[in-house]
Amino acid sequence: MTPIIVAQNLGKTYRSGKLEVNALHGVNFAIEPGEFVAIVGPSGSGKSTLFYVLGGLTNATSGSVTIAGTDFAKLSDAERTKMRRARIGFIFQRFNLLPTLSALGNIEIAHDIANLGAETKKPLDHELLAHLSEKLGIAGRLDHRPNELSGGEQQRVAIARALVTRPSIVLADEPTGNLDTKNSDAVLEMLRDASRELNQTVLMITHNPEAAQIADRILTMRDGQLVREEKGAGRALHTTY
Ligand SMILES: Nc1ncnc2c1ncn2[C@@H]1O[C@H](COP(=O)(O)OP(=O)(O)OP(=O)(O)O)[C@@H](O)[C@H]1O
Repeated sequence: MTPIIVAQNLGKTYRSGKLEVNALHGVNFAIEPGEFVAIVGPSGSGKSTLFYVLGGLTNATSGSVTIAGTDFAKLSDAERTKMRRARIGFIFQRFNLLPTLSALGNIEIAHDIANLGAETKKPLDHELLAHLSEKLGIAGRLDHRPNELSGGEQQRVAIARALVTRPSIVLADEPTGNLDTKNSDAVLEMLRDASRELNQTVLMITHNPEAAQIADRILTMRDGQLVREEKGAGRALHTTY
């Protein structure tokens, strides 16, 4: 199978004045379509930086990212934006919901933006939205604005927003960070179903080793490098939360 995401000798250095931080260096991996991969590692090990580089939200300093056979570096900014909109669903640590729109409005606008990058325009899949909202426990909250929702509810709206466009790649940064066990389970199951049933490729960053076990494969980062690769259990283990 041709991998959908390939990182080759990936490096990212942040520079501010004379200070340099090598947030990523020499990172190599390939992810198959439909695979669910968890990335774990201590704070500051480069997980979020990897998320931003893989999503084309920031440029690598060295090496390459190839998404569905296309090297990011060979695309113009406009082409990269188009590819990101059409292919990638983001779940950010800080939700990034628009404050003036309701939860539903936030979901609808994400769908409209994804359509801007798509070859063929698709209507919003109301059936999928109803299913996601029900499973995430936000069905009754869709007409609320973000400031009327709890942090956990905002997180779940952001997850519905990312999944409703059925992106071929889902990048999730700490998607269960603000959730209790019940809601965390629902989110993990949903990501697993996205990968198993809909063949979406899921890359999830998490601090939680038990949550990471839901994945097919777990990559561990330390000091900007991948230091370990292991198989996940395919289910979350909830022994410590
Ligand atoms: N915009 C930035 N400018 C300068 N240094 C940065 C920037 N963003 C991250 N860093 C540094 O790069 C390194 C990797 O940070 P990153 O946020 O990728 O780690 P992380 O593993 O996601 O951490 P956490 O688990 O705490 O979110 C850290 O040393 C961090 O201080």
